[in-house]
Formats: sequence, structure tokens, C-alpha cells
Amino acid sequence: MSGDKVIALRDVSLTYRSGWGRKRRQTLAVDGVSLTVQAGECLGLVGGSGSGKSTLAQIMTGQLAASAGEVRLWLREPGDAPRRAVVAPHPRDVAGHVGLVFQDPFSSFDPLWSLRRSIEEALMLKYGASTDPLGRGAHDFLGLVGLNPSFAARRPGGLSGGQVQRAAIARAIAINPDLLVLDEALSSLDVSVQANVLGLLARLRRELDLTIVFIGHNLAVVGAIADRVAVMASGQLVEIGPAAELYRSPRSEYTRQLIAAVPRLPGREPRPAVAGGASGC
Ligand SMILES: Nc1ncnc2c1ncn2[C@@H]1O[C@H](COP(=O)(O)OP(=O)(O)OP(=O)(O)O)[C@@H](O)[C@H]1O
Repeated sequence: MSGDKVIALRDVSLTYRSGWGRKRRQTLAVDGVSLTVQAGECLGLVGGSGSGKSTLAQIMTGQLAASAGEVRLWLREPGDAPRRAVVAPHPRDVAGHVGLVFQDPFSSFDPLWSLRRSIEEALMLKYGASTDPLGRGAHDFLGLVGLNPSFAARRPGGLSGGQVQRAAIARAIAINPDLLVLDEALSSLDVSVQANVLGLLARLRRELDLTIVFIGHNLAVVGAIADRVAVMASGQLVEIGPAAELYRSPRSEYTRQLIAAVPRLPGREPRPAVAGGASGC
């Protein structure tokens, strides 16, 4: 980790407003959250359904504007220029700087486009060319995520969920993102494929020095890759700390309950080992 900050949230809240007249509703989805993410860090974000994780991710990536508080991102500039601070980021500020991977890999691709075209589209948007400044194109990024480069010609429909999720990761890292946000990216995959993709992410993180926000509801999966884990409940940050410490001695009752809910085998730690290799899945 370089020690540079990539994101700082200060007392951030977001209220959704929906409906009209007597059916008008307000939901305080994120309630006074403060946290920072350092360059090269992987921050895990866990919490039950509806705890505000996805909303917080959308605030961090400029897709939703906070109702209160301050959101600050530090984005890399070309060459050796110092990072540029952006307050209350707008999607146009983060375009080409933030890679996003969502739960359903198929919905994030155009079903009619080949993987090559989808990855080249991302490269064109960032660099105005179908390769990055190092000359790497779609084949190279597919290779980096352990997919045979011949997959470039294929459409997502003919691939498994795990393969398409790898392709989504390839597209996200092709732009050399300042921040990679994975929102429940493993949740739709079966357990052995999850372990493979987790191993892939751990490897890419080391090789590419990625800064990651990894969102999930399974504390075991999140704890297997995250340096620090933030626990959310009812829109609030109930606890944040180094992953191992949070497992050993959780401070909040809610975190204790989340840990207790992690399935474990007799005599085994609940924290799964990250799978090393990354073959096709
Ligand atoms: N577009 C929206 N309009 C109104 N309320 C919303 C909207 N999106 C989310 N919410 C509400 O905001 C709260 C937080 O939702 P959010 O999706 O951020 O939680 P989450 O922790 O990501 O949940 P999950 O794990 O189920 O995806 C929930 O009460 C949800 O119903």
C-alpha cells in the first residue's frame, strides 16, 4: 500500500424518496458513514440484505449523490502528476477511473457483442484506442484472468457464469482503474467457482496493485480477501477494522452474529483459504 488515500467519506448519508402524496416514503439507506480507503488496500463491506452496502458503493463511485456529508476521491493523472482530488464525484469524473463488477455477470454485457468488443469498448472510452498504453488488448486481459484468449470471439451467452464473471473482471481491470468495486460479484457463483475467482482476485491484486472495495454478505468470503472489513447494519457503519482482528474479537453484537452465521466444518476456522491458481471456471 502506498499510503495515498483513494476515497474518504465523511459523515455521508443518503435518503431515497419514493412515491407521491400519502404514499410518499423516505428510506435512510446510508446513515452518517465515515471511512477511508488507501491505495492498494482491499476494503471489505459486509452486512445483511438492505443494510446499505450497494447504496454506499454507488455513492463512492459517483453514481448516486450523497444527501449529506462529504465524498472525496483522489484520482490518478497521466504520468507522474499528483492525484487529483474530486469532491462529490459525478459519473463523468469517475469514467475511466473506476471499474465496477456486479452480481449478475450476464446483465453487465451486451449479449450481442463478443467479449473482444466489450473489452475494446472500455479501452476506447479510456484511451481512445483498442489497446492500453502498454499495447495490451482484449486477448491479453482475458489471459490475465485465466481465460483462453480464443474466448475473445465468443459472446457471453455461450459461457458459464464463472467465465463471464472473469470476463467482467478483465474488462474492469483493462482500464487500470484507480478503484475496483465488486458488488456481490461472487454471490451468483457456486462455491467452488467462488473460490477460484477469489483466488484470481487475490493474484490480480498483488500483480496490479489494485485498490478494491469488495462487497458481500458472506463474512467468510469477504474476510478471505479483505485487509480491513467494514460492517454495516441499517445504513450505519457498526464496526471497521483489520479482517483477522474483527474475526477474533468483534466489538459489536451484530458482527458476532454475522460471524456465528458463517458455516464452518468441525475443527476448521471459518475464514476460508484463498485458492491460489486460476483455471477456467
Ligand atoms: N432505488 C431505491 N429507492 C428506494 N429505496 C431503495 C432504493 N434502493 C435501495 N433502497 C432501500 O435502501 C436500503 C438499502 O438498500 P441497499 O440495496 O443499499 O442495501 P444492500 O445492503 O446492498 O442490500 P442487498 O445485500 O440486499 O443488495 C434498503 O432498505 C432498500 O430497500
